[in-house]
Amino acid sequence: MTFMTVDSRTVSQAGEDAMVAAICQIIDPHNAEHAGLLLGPGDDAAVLSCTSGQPVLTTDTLSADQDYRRTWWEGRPMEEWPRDLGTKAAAQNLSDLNAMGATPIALLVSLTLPPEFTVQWVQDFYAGVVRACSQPGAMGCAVAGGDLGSGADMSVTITAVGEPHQPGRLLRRSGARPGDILGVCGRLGYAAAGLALLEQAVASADRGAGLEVQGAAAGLLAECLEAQKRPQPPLTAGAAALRAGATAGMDLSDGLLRDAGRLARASEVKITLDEAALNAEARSLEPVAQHCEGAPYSAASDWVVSGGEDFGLLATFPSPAELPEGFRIIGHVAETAPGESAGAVLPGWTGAPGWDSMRG
Ligand SMILES: Nc1ncnc2c1ncn2[C@@H]1O[C@H](COP(=O)(O)OP(=O)(O)OP(=O)(O)O)[C@@H](O)[C@H]1O
Ligand SMILES: Cc1ncc(C[n+]2csc(CCOP(=O)(O)O)c2C)c(N)n1
Ligand SMILES: [Mg+2]
Repeated sequence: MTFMTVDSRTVSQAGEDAMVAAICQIIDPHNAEHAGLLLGPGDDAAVLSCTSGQPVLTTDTLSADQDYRRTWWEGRPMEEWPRDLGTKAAAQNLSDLNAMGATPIALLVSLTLPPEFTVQWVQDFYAGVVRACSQPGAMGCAVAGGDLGSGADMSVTITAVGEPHQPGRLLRRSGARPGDILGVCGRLGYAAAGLALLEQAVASADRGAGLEVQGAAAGLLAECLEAQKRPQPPLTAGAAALRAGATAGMDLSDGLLRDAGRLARASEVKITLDEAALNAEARSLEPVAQHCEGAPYSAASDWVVSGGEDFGLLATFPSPAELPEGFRIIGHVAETAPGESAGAVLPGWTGAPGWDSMRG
């Protein structure tokens, strides 16, 4: 057994070449199992074997105070913050490939780091990336390379490359047809509930102390915190949806109502979300809402309908259809009435539709 020693040099003391070597210590053992990675870190670019000839590409960034706050990990073991960030940065990209019906092959990781960050921080971050690539649905995903830079604020950008599970068949936003049913796989509202808990803890005088909950709600609160800090998208759901004949799909990053509206507009249809189904989902989060001081009684519904970052899979299926395991019905698709615009509605809903990355 080998023991890794803690490397407390700062990244500026270590320098770029030593940093790449430190990163490779973490990712090489993981990459060794990936035959699709013909050439990994060390050259000017990586080389992948892409047998379908149809690479699928996506990219996403995490920024401080937009996507997370350093203070959320105050009082936690030191490695948790970088490890969780690595997992979240990778997961949000893997989720987009899943939503296309693609299997991930490789990630490129670009890090801008303040000079005082330690080598250990970076290694823990990559351990988090590797953790996300060790989940069912992502096990074929290597870490092919990236870029390192220094800057006043930390920022993480990951680019993911995948291949369609079935060459020529992708899960697009544009294929939903009138008469289809709308299904979802993965939790709804948990990440937003976690965000509310974390933001409440930041605002309170005793920071994280309010999160040390005992009793019946403890497990649920812990799940919500995890959903926000280190999400685990259902990465086998895209392939399952395609196998079941899904007509359209996308992942849920900006809130159910906003994202369903995008799918509806791309498909030129009307999607009606099922109030009773979503109320039932909201009820399961009420113990968390009760834990959020000053939260309006409707907070749990807000999380379910418009909370983002759940990274579940939304998909439409011809009716009647047997939904794949893990999916449940939350709405239906219809033609737009004459003069009506395509979009998604939730009858009676007057709250926000979701998150806008340009407005917050
Ligand atoms: N800066 C950009 N230049 C070109 N295309 C972009 C740019 N930003 C977004 N797009 C494209 O717009 C589409 C929607 O982007 P968006 O980031 O909302 O998708 P997403 O990755 O599913 O969302 P999220 O970032 O919430 O995960 C994608 O096809 C994306 O490639
Ligand atoms: C500090 C802090 N404030 C707010 C949020 C919520 N949030 C950030 S990005 C996003 C949607 C996806 O974004 P994008 O489309 O840019 O990928 C949501 C709901 C957070 N996680 N942390
Ligand atoms: Mg997406």
